[in-house]
Amino acid sequence: MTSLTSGNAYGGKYASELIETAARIIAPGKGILAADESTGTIGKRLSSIGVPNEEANRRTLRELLFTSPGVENHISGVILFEETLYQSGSDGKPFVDVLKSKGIIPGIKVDKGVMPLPDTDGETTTQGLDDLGKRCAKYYEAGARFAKWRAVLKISATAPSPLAIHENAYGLARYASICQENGLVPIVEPEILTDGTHSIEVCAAATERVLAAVYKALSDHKVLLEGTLLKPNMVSAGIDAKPASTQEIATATVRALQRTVPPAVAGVVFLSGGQSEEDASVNLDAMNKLPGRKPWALSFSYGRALQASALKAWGGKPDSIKAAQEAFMTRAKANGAATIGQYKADANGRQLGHTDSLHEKDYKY
Ligand SMILES: O=P(O)(O)OC[C@H]1O[C@](O)(COP(=O)(O)O)[C@@H](O)[C@@H]1O
Repeated sequence: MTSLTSGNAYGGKYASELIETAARIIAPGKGILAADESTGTIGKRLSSIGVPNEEANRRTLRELLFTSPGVENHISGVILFEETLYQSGSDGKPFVDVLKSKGIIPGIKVDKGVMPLPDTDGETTTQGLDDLGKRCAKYYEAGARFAKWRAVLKISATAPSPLAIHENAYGLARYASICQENGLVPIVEPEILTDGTHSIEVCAAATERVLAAVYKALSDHKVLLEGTLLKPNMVSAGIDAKPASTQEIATATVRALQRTVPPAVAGVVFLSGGQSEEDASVNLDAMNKLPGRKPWALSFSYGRALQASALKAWGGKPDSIKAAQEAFMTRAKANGAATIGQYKADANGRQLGHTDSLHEKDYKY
């Protein structure tokens, strides 16, 4: 029988392990907590609750999330920032061990932020390829088993331009190839920002063009798709346009994936992209309820939509850690249910999560 790893794809020493890791991450009922905010981004989150951006506070926030009772029932993987990968909790136990002891897979953000592409309408490319192989080997050694690289695209009269699409697709593909050579499952994240007044149809067309380019590039780089995850935006209207309905978002998003993402890809783990906590759960749930061909798992890799209520409930106060953990678990449970199309509002039809938008203008870094 032909092995899964033959053909045009990476078939090196980590091939089977990559496939197994990806399958564990997309286990039904579970998804990813994106806790990989870079120091600047976490600083914005902390300042929103009046807490200084100091290592001790970053650690307390991450520790409360990772040690929430029952977290392993809904979270299969956590993306860490480098500082957190090598950090220990207040009891001296390394965070990597805390996660592994619960059966949660540690992951690592490996990109180094974005740089402008000259002579474009504010478009960008992502940096970090130069020493990536060495860093991936080091992160594998430290216990990471998957990685994340975020490419940022935008919609305007001229964007996403062919240059930005090409540059970001090949950057993602090169990153994915280097990760696989070093045993890390690459999360491929081509995020199209929601800024703008565009319609959902315009976003659908842009998303399809970007994803098609990404999968061409991944094929050119011989990436083993079974050992990858895609982290896309949901297809929606621009933040300053009339909002699309849940049904429209679910239908347009699944259609864009059907048209561009090969069935070999292990799973799709959406970013929340500034949606409210409730919208992020409801939209994911609607996609999983949608009839039709969906050969990949549809799950989540949320940052803001898993942490916003928890952050508010914590407010930097030691006495509020339990309340923060409960708030986090409410979202984790809701999104876990949404991965199998079983998210329900409460018995009175009330929505359970915050409905405030978490949008930040021009969310690059
Ligand atoms: O700007 P940073 O610090 O890289 O953070 C980007 C964030 O965006 C994400 O890719 C997606 O987060 P959201 O779900 O909040 O959109 C996270 O993994 C990451 O923390």
